[in-house]
Formats: sequence, C-alpha cells, structure tokens
Amino acid sequence: SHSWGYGTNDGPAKWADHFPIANGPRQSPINIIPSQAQFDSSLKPLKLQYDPSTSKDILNNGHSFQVNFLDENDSAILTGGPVSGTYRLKQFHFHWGASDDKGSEHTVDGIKYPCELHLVHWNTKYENFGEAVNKPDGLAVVGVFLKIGSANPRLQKVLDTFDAIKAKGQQTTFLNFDPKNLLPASLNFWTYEGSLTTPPLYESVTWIVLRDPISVSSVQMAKFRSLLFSSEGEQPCRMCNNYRPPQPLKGRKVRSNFK
Ligand SMILES: NS(=O)(=O)c1ccc(C(=O)NCc2ccccc2F)cc1
Ligand SMILES: [Zn+2]
Repeated sequence: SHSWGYGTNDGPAKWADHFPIANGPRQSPINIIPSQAQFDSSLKPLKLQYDPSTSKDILNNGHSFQVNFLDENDSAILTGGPVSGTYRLKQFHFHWGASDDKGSEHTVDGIKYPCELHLVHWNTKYENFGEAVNKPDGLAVVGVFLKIGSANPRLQKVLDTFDAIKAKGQQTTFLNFDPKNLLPASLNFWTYEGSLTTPPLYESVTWIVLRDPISVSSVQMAKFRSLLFSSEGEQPCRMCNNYRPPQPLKGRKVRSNFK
C-alpha cells in the first residue's frame, strides 16, 4: 500500500490523502486534560501478566523499532481496566522527538514528553492480530510516558541491540525480556476509545495511558535517534519525530481510574 512517513511530503498532515479515516471520529493520539477526565469507579484494576519468556525479536520497521512477542497462547496478557475479555501482547514500540522537548504522541495539559512507549495487545475473541486490528474492540494499547531523568537500566537492554537494527528491515533475536520492567510503579491510567496512530489509522484501539512516566536519560534518548528510517545503502535518514500530533476529541469522554 502507499508509503507514508513523518516527513514534509508524507507526514501526518498528508495521511488523509490515502487514509481518509485520518479525519474520523475516534482518532489518536489526543491531548489529555486531567481536570476534564471523569473518575469512573466501575473501572477494574488493570492486570498485566507478562511471562518474560515470550519475547522473540526486535525489528527496525522503518517507522519505529518494535519488540515482538509470541502470541500463540495466553502467556502475556492484559485483562481488567476498561476492557472485558483477554487481550494478548503482540509487540511494543516507541515514538520520540529530534530533541528532548517533544516526541510523545499523547500530551497532558499540552505537555509533550520526549518519548512514549506503546504496548500493543489484541482481543482473543478474534482469531489473530490481523483479524482484530480493524475491529472496534480489537486492540488495547497501553501508553507509557518517558521523562528525562536518571538512565533507565531496563531500557538500556533494548538500546544495546540498536547497532544490530540500525537500518530499516534489520532484525535480531531478543529473548527473555520482561516488559513489566518498563512500567511505572502505579498503574493509574486514563482511558478512551481511539485508533492506531499510524496508517492505516484503524479506529480499533481502547487506549490505556498510564499517568506516571518512567525515566530515560538524555544520553539514552540520543541513542534512539541513532536509528535510521532508511534502509542500508540508502541516503541515511535519522529516525526521530516519529510521532503523530494530538487529534480532535470530537466529543469523546476520557475516563480515569484515579481521583
Ligand atoms: N502507534 S499504535 O497506535 O500503538 C500502533 C500499533 C500497531 C500498529 C500496527 O500493527 N501496524 C501494522 C499493521 C496495520 C494493519 C494491519 C496489520 C498490521 F500489522 C500501528 C500503530
Ligand atoms: Zn505507537
């Protein structure tokens, strides 16, 4: 299908040309305004049960890099929170900026974080990810903000693979990584109905954005920016600013599980 990116000619402002749902009623990301979020006591605690043995490999897909998980059984699952049923972890990936003052997709009271982690889960009422990805209750993505502070040793394990996945299409084995180690202590969250934040922008995501960030150092953020959008042998193009800006809320309610 059509190639898209984050540049002047193929970036978010142009996605509607080939993906008209870009102007749809439940697009992501959004700006979260905590004072306008509605506390919902009926929201259940979020349950993330990740068996670390299910991580498989790490891939530079030309838009971000992602850690892929075995999802043939229920060894890494999300239950509770705003969802009913069981959602299986498929992959996690990040979005980041060219400098530490931007990079997250969701914003909080207009504040941008330097980076945002997305843990992508699919609803096991469907056969597989491909079946779930375009259904209104198909996906649940947990968003985690990264804030500049002390270096994050758990994150460093991911960054240490970057020399092997510098260019688009490169992939390497990445076993026994526990994504629970990339979560903040509190699972307090905001939740709303949204979409994939990249083409095809399917409106299939129940977003679960954690309130508390995890830490990343400025040096570690510089390492993210050493990856390339481009394939080996092409004119090198540094991977950064791979974030979509906030989209219109269009009447949606944002709920929280905390006061
Ligand atoms: N940034 S995010 O909202 O968390 C997000 C999560 C997953 C995808 C994805 O799987 N795309 C590939 C894809 C799309 C459609 C069908 C199959 C696919 F693999 C895209 C964006
Ligand atoms: Zn994402």
